[in-house]
Amino acid sequence: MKERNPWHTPLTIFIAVVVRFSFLCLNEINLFFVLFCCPQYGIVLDAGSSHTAMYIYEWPAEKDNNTGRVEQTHSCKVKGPGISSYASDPKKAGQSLQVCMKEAERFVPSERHEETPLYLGATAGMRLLNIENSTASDQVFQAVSESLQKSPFSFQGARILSGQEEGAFGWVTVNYLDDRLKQVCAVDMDCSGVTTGALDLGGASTQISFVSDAFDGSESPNNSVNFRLYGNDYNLYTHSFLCYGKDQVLRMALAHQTKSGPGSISDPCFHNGYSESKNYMTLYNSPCVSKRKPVSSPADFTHVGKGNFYQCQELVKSVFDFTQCKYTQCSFNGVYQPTLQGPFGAFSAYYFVMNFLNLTDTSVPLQSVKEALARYCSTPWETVRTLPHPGIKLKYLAEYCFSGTYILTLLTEGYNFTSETFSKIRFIKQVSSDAGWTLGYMLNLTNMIPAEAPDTPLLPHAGYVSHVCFLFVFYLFGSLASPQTCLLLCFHGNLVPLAIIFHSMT
Ligand SMILES: Nc1ccn([C@@H]2O[C@H](COP(=O)(O)OP(=O)(O)O)[C@@H](O)[C@H]2O)c(=O)n1
Ligand SMILES: [Ca+2]
Repeated sequence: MKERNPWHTPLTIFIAVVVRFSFLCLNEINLFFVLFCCPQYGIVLDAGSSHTAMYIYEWPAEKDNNTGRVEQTHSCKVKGPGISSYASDPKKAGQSLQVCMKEAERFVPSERHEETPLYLGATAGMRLLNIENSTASDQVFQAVSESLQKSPFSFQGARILSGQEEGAFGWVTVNYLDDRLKQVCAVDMDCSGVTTGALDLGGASTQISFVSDAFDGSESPNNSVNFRLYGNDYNLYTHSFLCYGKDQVLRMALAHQTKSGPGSISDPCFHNGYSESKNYMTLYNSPCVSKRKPVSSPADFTHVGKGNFYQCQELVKSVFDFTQCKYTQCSFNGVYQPTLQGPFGAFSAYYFVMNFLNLTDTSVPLQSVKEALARYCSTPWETVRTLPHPGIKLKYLAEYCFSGTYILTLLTEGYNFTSETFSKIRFIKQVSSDAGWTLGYMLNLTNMIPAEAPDTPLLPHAGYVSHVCFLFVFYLFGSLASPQTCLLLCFHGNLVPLAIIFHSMT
């Protein structure tokens, strides 16, 4: 006679079914929470030389975040100038951030405030202030830190980013947004060719960062940053040129024209008919030009425009030093630069200026771009001034001819882009999130990009939805067949799709 299995009692079967069902329920709930519930947040303040901007990022609760991307959900432009402009009244720098911080309190759910990290990174404006007057720079940081500590978020500190960090995090952002980092490469295969270079133009500094086969860091270790992201090694070339942001270069170009201390200059980079009185003290009040201040000059000079792109290009070239290079090849000012490689994303002022000038289409030949800019520069100031340009201040309107000329000169003469490689540049503002260093900075500080590639990604949202639909149809047909089948399916039917989920999670 067949012996009876002692475990097959009604009680043990009941307990087994309850335990199994509980596990399945927990798993479903966990999956639901990971995918839909309780997103996490991070806030980064970009304290640039011209202004401060706040960015709020959001991502699914799962720490490794293999289910989805970090997305920018809100941004806020701080009213007033950059924090470095408050050197004589640091408290105001802190106060200026308050409106955006209040906005952040509304955009991040209150139950998440305490655990939301808040970072402030300052760039070239504060780098310059720190060179000029480190006490004032410390006081500004003190004031902004005190102000941010008052917010309900988890304030993680305010600091100056090095130029290298600014360049490298800009590169991480661009490649994260382009989905270039997650590509799984075969062993020994070089995946570096598939990344996008980053070109960032600020008001006080400019950064160039890219991966090149010709660069291993040995020739110029200061320009080398190594990353291991998602299992791939990257040896990044990056350089930040302090004083080569467009606002400081404008000062340098003006300083070049006013070195003898004249009462008036005729500037090819400004439109014909433009005429403004400017102050010598204000112009030379920056470490980028202060040493060149003329010994004797009147208090003011008249800045007159003559609108000539080609002469402007010659003038802009004078801010670069091409005479020295101790390496095999250089960009300018004796800075090593390997051969350009890959597509490039150009953002911040590159985008704002080229977008204003309607010159973001790089499939247009470089020569035609120059001709279009030459036509714009020769447009009389009266015409430019009276055309409708909603929201653009006259001061900025007057500078686009100069800024466009600087951008083309920097790219072609400075970085050696040719008519062919120019077409590989994309002028970008946003790819779901704004292009800039802030996203890369936060991804790094929150350890959001793992060094090693995750085995298999969790079920994405679409996967979860199809899983739920599958179960629904499964139960519906089961119920139609018979109540017994329904019961059976309720306990056992979802083992099939759950097995698939388990498989994808482990
Ligand atoms: N809508 C806008 C916003 C900024 N900008 C310019 O973009 C640059 C941004 O520089 P930034 O404040 O980030 O300065 P850095 O600290 O990065 O050098 C400034 O020159 C602004 O004038 C612009 O041209 N149009
Ligand atoms: Ca910037």
